[in-house]
Amino acid sequence: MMPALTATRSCFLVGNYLSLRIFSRLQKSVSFHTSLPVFSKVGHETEPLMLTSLGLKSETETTTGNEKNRLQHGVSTLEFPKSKRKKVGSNREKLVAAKKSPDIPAAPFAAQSFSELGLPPLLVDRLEKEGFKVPTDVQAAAIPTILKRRDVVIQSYTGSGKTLAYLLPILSGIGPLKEDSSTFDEPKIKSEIEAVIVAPSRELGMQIVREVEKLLGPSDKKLVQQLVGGANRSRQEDALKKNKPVIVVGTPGRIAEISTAGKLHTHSCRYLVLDEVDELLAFNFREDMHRILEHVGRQSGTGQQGSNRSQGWQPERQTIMVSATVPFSVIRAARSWANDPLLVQAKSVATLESVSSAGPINFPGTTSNSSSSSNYQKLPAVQSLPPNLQHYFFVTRKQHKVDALRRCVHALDAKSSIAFMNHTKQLKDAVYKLKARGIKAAELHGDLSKLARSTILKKFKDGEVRVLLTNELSARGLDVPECDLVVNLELPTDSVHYAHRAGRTGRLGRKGTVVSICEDPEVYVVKKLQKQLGILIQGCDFTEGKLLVTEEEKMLKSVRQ
Ligand SMILES: Nc1ncnc2c1ncn2[C@@H]1O[C@H](COP(=O)(O)OP(=O)(O)OP(=O)(O)O)[C@@H](O)[C@H]1O
Repeated sequence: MMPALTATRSCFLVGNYLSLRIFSRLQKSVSFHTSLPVFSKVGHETEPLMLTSLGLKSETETTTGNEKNRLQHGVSTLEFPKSKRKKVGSNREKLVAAKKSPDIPAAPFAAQSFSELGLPPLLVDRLEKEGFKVPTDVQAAAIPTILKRRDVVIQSYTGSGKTLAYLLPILSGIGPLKEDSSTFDEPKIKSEIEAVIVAPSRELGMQIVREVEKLLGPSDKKLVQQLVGGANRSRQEDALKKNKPVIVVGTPGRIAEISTAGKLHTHSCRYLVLDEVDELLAFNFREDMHRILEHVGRQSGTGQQGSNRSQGWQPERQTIMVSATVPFSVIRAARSWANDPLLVQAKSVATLESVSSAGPINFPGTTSNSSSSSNYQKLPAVQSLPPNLQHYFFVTRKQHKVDALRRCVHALDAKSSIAFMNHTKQLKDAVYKLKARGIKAAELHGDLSKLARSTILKKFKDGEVRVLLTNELSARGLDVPECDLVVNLELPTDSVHYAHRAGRTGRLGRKGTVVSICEDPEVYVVKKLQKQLGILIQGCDFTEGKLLVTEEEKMLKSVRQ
């Protein structure tokens, strides 16, 4: 049973701006070609708004927060703050008691009930049956806002419940659970899709489908159709024809492909969700996303530019953009694709304009031109990482990394671990070595078939696989609540990738540990990540089956010997 922690009831002054939805403004806002630069090469234009630049707590403040977390982990305050480290002798090494606790110490639950948020009784009943009794903070903020038919950018840390934050208001408006479900036959006759949900990976797409199916129940689960790549396309097209779903969830390529073939009718679609929107802005999705944005929620479907734009765009389409990380490119995309969008976070709802009033913005690493960014001002503090994570790094030689992973899993007595690597070949070798040492390990990466991927994922979720070795494929969205350890066996490329990888553990307020296993010359990268993310990443060692916080100098000395 989930303990519902009571949080301060937030009051959101979200006016009804529907009357302000001026059609001409919409035409301007959706003019795709003027906004093409939002698609960017990975790691180039999509570089993040660095969290520190978004007003994240200073190092001192963060340390205070970590202090609290550490106490929960039984770690002495002697180890902090950083400035005091040198004064402490070798006896300062403290045992990290990685107690396994079934409780959820920092569950981000809001004070409201789901019914208070304006959801229809049928849907609230269904939620109760599925064990969802209290909304999380981000759900409490997002649901009423979306119900007011506002376009939104939802930003909240990984594992805070963003999926239901957008699914619930959508299911309030369409399908058998909606407010006035007696009119539900309508879409079946029209054979029109009413909601399109786009996700960057098959796994995430399928996970969202399962979430919708769960809410719809067994008799109506065919009202959601997955359109992910790697699966049989003609079977998906047949299912669209036969089942007449109201919601489709898929990857950009497959949705665009079936839409181009004229087998997907989305012109009067009411909702377009872009989950992991910053990833969807990557250059490789550009063409497919272009097609989706041009067609979903568009009345006239001739696909011509220019004249159609003036008559074809539906002001009713709601655009919902979601991610734990919101780089500048997402803000720009939201301004182009959505209609007067609001930024929804765990305890706040604000217009993008009002967000722009606190001082000049600084976006380190972005290549946005100065004219567009000069209008921007500082966003409020943004947290992408769950609050209850402990971050460590361990230095070793390359050839000892897999063994360090094994020792780490044992030291923390981790039941369910995800280890990230950047290259598939090394990943396979690592699985082989772990299995040889008696650890139930499996690999998950893009070279595997869709069936193999879902089989492995199922085994991992069922606890049959203890260590899942994977690459960036699994960094986003993957929800395995039991995952108690994330290991970077190879370091992520930047702080955004670190945040999404780390976010596979510590979900919905649970405790979690993140360990980066690196080589001596990579320690500066860890330091950089620590600074950019505003977190503390402590050096550690695995001795006598325990994780010990250790002095960095000592650790480096032992590696260099
Ligand atoms: N109100 C709730 N009560 C109980 N559990 C919930 C509630 N809302 C969501 N959950 C559960 O919390 C977990 C995390 O939710 P979800 O995957 O939506 O997080 P997220 O914010 O989208 O994370 P990510 O950024 O990693 O995609 C899921 O297992 C989900 O079923």
